[in-house]
Amino acid sequence: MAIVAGADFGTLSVRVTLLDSERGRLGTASASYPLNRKRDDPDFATQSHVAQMDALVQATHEVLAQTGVNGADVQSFALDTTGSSVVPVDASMQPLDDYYLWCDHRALNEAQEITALAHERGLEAIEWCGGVYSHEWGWAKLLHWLRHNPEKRAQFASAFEHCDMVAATLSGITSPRDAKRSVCALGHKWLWNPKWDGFPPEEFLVAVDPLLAGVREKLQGEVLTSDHLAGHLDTAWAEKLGLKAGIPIPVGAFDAHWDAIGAGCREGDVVNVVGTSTCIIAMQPKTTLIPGVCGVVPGSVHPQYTGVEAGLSAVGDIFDAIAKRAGTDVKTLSQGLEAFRAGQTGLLRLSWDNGDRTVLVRSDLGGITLGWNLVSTAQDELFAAIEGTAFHTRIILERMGEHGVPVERVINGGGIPQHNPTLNQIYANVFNKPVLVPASSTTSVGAGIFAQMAAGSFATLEEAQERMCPQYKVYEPDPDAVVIYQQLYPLYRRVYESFGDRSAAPQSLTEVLHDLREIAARSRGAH
Ligand SMILES: Nc1ncnc2c1ncn2[C@@H]1O[C@H](COP(=O)(O)OP(=O)(O)O)[C@@H](O)[C@H]1O
Ligand SMILES: O=C(CO)[C@@H](O)[C@@H](O)COP(=O)(O)O
Repeated sequence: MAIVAGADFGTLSVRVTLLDSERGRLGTASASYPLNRKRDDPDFATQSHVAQMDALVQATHEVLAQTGVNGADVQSFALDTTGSSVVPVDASMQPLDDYYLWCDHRALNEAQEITALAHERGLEAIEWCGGVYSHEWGWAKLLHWLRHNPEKRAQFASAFEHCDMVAATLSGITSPRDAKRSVCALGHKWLWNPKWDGFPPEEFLVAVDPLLAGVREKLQGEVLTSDHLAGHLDTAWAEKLGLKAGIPIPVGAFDAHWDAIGAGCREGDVVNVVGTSTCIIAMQPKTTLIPGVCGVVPGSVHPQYTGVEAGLSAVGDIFDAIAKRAGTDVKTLSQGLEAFRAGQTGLLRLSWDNGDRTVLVRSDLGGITLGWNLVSTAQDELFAAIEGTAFHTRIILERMGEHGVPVERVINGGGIPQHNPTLNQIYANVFNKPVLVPASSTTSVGAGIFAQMAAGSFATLEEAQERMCPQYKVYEPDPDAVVIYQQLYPLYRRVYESFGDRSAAPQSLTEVLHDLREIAARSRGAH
């Protein structure tokens, strides 16, 4: 029997769960940290390393107190985080700035430059991330930072994804070269693949911008899947956390990837990890590349499979914004939604409020709501937004299916499906497929499973999932709603393509949202 700890750093809080190899989840505690946003720059989103680590300490103490577990009995600690959330560091691993959080979108120009040059030079890596390098990812963010912080460049020694920085910090690592790096993080967000010797070649990076000269070298280190260790808990951190020094810390990964494992993801499953954003995660036995789908990475979700990641850049964030504008919160505004009928609002809501992550990969798009009338309410908009995220998810699932990813079971993982049954039912109706939802919370269970593997409690990940993951509640499609959604989906697709897809609709509305955004930015004097 082993008790382990798993931590999941989300956008606004960290959740720490204790898991027993026999009894499963013992308890979870969370602590929040501020997300720095700027009203005059919607692309800005940063977070402090110190605030995150303080929250980790607080949540760990709280879960120990709540469960009555003695910290000395915890046998390993595994941690996942958002990504690409990037921090530049100096030679002793001290942050030179706050994290550029995953939802920081300032690096659009940098991403476009990388994409254009990658196609011009035939860089194979670009095909592995769906053909477009995203403004949400590491190289773009780091280049943006280097361009905008000339006074700190001399101290710049390396940069880290959040999951690698946390593991290195807790392991007491003080030199960037000694820190282990995650295949999941680097593979999905940094064009890293052993097939072409890791990162893109130096000549390519320098051609993007001479500021990247030597950076490839500064990012070197051992890159590993999460069945390897990043280190062991350092004495000082063990004291702060109330845990035993020396316990193993496996190499970390992105939240959604481990959430998928915690939701029971197997070959043939697609897991929608629905939270602040949605990450759509699958595993392939063999590797096939998928246009517009932002990542195919051997070893990323499950060390023995190829992980696939796609997603929506905003989901819960959109629900939040709708509720806030109406002077309430999502929970309150959701009350009564279960009585709404499919399509009854007459609204078609495109979930581009934070751009499109998949399949268009355009951060310059904005949310659209069509069909307003004089009696439309905020609750109507919320219902239509949930339908909109379901339609967008269907576009992505179809794209994955067309390119060899089996979509045999659809699982709704992440935080929102646990609180919003209406969303699960709408997803089942829009997909015309049963949707499986874990019957109890899977918060940081994925991290707990990797911690159990590091503690040696199970021979295989599947065995650990069998023991640790909850059963499912199944949402069956409702035939009447399916009929309505089969009519609405083609409308959604038409609007999606007309406003978003430059290749499918060159003469249409694809630049309207881009121009709107440019004019607004000029008017605010931003950028
Ligand atoms: N009942 C609800 N219905 C829909 N969305 C909700 C509900 N409760 C919370 N949310 C949204 O869930 C999001 C947080 O999701 P969660 O999975 O808990 O965290 P994270 O995405 O940071 O890992 C927030 O955007 C919040 O507005
Ligand atoms: O993009 C990824 C992972 O690749 C996520 O970390 C990011 O969408 C944030 O996830 P959450 O919505 O906070 O769960």
